[in-house]
Amino acid sequence: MAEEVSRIGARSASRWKVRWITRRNRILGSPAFQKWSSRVWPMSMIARWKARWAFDLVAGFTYSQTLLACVESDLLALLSQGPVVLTEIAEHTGLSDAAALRLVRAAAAIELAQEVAPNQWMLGQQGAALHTNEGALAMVRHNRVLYRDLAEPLDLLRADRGKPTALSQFWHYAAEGDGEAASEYSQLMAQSQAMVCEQVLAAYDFSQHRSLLDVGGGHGRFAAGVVNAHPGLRIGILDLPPVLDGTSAWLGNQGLSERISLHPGDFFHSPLPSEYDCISLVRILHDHDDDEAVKLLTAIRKALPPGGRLLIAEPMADTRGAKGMGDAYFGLYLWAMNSGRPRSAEEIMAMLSAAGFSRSRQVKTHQPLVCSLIVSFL
Ligand SMILES: CC(C)=CCC/C(C)=C/CC/C(C)=C/C=C/C(C)=C/C=C/C=C(C)/C=C/C=C(C)/C=C/C=C(C)/C=C/CC(C)(C)O
Ligand SMILES: C[S@@+](CC[C@H](N)C(=O)[O-])C[C@H]1O[C@@H](n2cnc3c(N)ncnc32)[C@H](O)[C@@H]1O
Repeated sequence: MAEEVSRIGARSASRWKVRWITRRNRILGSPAFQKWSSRVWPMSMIARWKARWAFDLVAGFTYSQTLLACVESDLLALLSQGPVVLTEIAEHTGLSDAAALRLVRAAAAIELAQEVAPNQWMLGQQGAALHTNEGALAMVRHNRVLYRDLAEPLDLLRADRGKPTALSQFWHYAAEGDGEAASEYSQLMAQSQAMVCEQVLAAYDFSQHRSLLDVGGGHGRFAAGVVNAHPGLRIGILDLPPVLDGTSAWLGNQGLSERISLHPGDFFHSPLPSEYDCISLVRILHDHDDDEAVKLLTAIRKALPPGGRLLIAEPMADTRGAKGMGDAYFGLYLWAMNSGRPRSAEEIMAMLSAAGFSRSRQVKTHQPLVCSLIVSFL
């Protein structure tokens, strides 16, 4: 952590900027200005939008928990068969009629459900998009571990980093080699991998390579996605031995054992295989503090042959249109996990340069909220 803080450079903001922001904030905080602007068009439109956003910040947890209740009770699946009536909802969710009505109305208010006629319920627009997204649904369930730690956010931030948290225990058991825990977390990662893989495949042409090593490749969903799209590519996965036990079983079920090689190992303590001309790090770098991250990038640079490339795919901080995803969601998630931080593309590219890569560039993805992509050259 110390290295993260020591990397922050200090530069004075210009005096006009500080003066302007001070004045702006004084105006925005003034009850008289808020009252005036809410009555005068077009300020009233901005005022309503800002007020709604402020309310969402205050109430966000109730929205998340409404979603969790819809997912856990299988309400979204029921609504997808709709229209359904309240008694069906109550029966399906195991709730009383009154509780089921409270839940479905809450869901309708945040577009998870929709009342299409009196007492006729279907999926709403957000419900429709989420209901088919297995990865997002897995994360909705998993977030309860994070929310346990965030129930007292200042306690979490004040505690020494390294003190066990619900989330750090979840990851720790897996990393320590407990096969069952490794399997639980690898499955969570596997469930949410499809949306990441789709983004990377759409953004990057793997056919320019002969081989790909997916470092920290977990249960192999990314490797399988790439090999299915590019059958000529020779593919390997490197991960911890207990994780690769699950990978081997899954690849066997998919008939992919012959096409994907497994390299059991610890990427911090054993040299990486050097027979691949492309290496990928998918949702790996942000898990590690700065010194470790540079160490891993350096090890990869050494393993790549001349002309080799490194791909880094993960959600990044400072993403336009999705800033909350970076420093708010993943910032606190990785704090609770006791390791790593979300980094902006610029910060990652600076690290790549420190690790000896000659140049890097960001490649656009369709949904940067799911992942951004950096390609780095030796
Ligand atoms: C037809 C009509 C009415 C209008 C058309 C308007 C229109 C164009 C609508 C768009 C419809 C559309 C295509 C919607 C698409 C929606 C999508 C793609 C939604 C995707 C949502 C994705 C979500 C919510 C993803 C959430 C992911 C999370 C929370 C991931 C968490 C990951 C974690 C915690 C990873 C941990 C790993 C670690 C430890 C950090 O390494
Ligand atoms: C967040 S998961 C990402 C998995 C996969 N790339 C994905 O996106 O679904 C991190 C992966 O890195 C692996 N990992 C963590 N530390 C490792 C280490 N020291 N050596 C090798 N693999 C490691 C974990 O076992 C896990 O599979």
